[in-house]
Amino acid sequence: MQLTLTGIDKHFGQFHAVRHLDLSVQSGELLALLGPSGSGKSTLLRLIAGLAVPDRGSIHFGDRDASTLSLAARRVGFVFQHYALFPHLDAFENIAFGLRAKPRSERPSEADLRKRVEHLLGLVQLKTHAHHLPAQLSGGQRQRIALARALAIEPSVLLLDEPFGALDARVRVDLRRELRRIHDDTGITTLFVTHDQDEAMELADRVVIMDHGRIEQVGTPEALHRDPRSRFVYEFLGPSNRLAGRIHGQAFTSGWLLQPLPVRTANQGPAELLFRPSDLVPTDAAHLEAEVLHARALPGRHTVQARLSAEAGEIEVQWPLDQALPAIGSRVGLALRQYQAFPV
Ligand SMILES: Nc1ncnc2c1ncn2[C@@H]1O[C@H](COP(=O)(O)OP(=O)(O)OP(=O)(O)O)[C@@H](O)[C@H]1O
Repeated sequence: MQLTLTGIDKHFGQFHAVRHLDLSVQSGELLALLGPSGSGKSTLLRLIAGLAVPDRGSIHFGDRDASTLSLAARRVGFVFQHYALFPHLDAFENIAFGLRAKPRSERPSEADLRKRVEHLLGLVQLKTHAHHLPAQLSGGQRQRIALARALAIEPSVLLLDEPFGALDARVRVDLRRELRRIHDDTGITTLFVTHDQDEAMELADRVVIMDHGRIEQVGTPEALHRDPRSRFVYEFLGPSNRLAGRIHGQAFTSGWLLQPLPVRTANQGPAELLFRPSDLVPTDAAHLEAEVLHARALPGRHTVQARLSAEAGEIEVQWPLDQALPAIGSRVGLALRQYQAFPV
């Protein structure tokens, strides 16, 4: 099912929660909505589900205008952060619920229903837990049952609102891989809300980055990393360092630093140079020199905090694992491998 949102606006009183938003989701795509708290992600899902109505604009399911479709006709599967399972029903009956609630003419026979629920229990790898009540399941298992329940009605679109938000980090990672596998098996058009960039980048075909009710950028994880269009996107996608300066001609300058800009820019004047801790390499042929403030060896990662100069402030460096950490107070030379300048 292809989804097309055109010119969507949504206010809550004076508050403009979704602003002139256009978005097209391809059939079978897994799309992540990524953004800080309050950026409008959940509101967007609720508008698609029909749980809220836009002030302006249209939502199309395929070529059908959603405003003409009842909630049931939209056939949307929804999974929320807090597993809304029925506490008095076991896992099997929770999954079966949506099928039993269908009008008589569409309701499957008991034998078909059992077959379908068994299949879904297998899909979420909980066949052995069919007769456990929600209270007898872990948080991760409950979310898998919630996912199976949403899939039971054979939704045209699957909407997931921070489905793993309440789970611990290990379970989150396992479940996101499982969700990707299930998505690849079922091919259902899926929108997934998260404020965790790793989750979005690992899971999604494309990521929609939102801020203040607007889309800042849409792209594949690879394209967003390669070409973030704004400081907001750059900084939202991972740890970053900033250096204040100016764009002058085709270079960024700050004090004695002059970095050529690889992409031609018409923007001249005050700017910031952004670069990631992993974009710095210790070297004698240095672009930058910094004083080491802290150095820590973490599992699989060495980080160094350093000060460029009093005005430029502190930066973080991802130190190569095969090199000894520098001494606190020592001066190190750093080359910048990649960076991007944004006008301010
Ligand atoms: N029913 C409502 N009434 C009033 N304001 C609302 C309502 N629903 C959402 N808002 C406001 O709209 C803004 C966007 O909310 P939304 O839940 O869509 O954000 P979000 O990006 O999903 O955030 P989070 O990651 O915290 O869930 C917030 O400022 C929120 O307070």
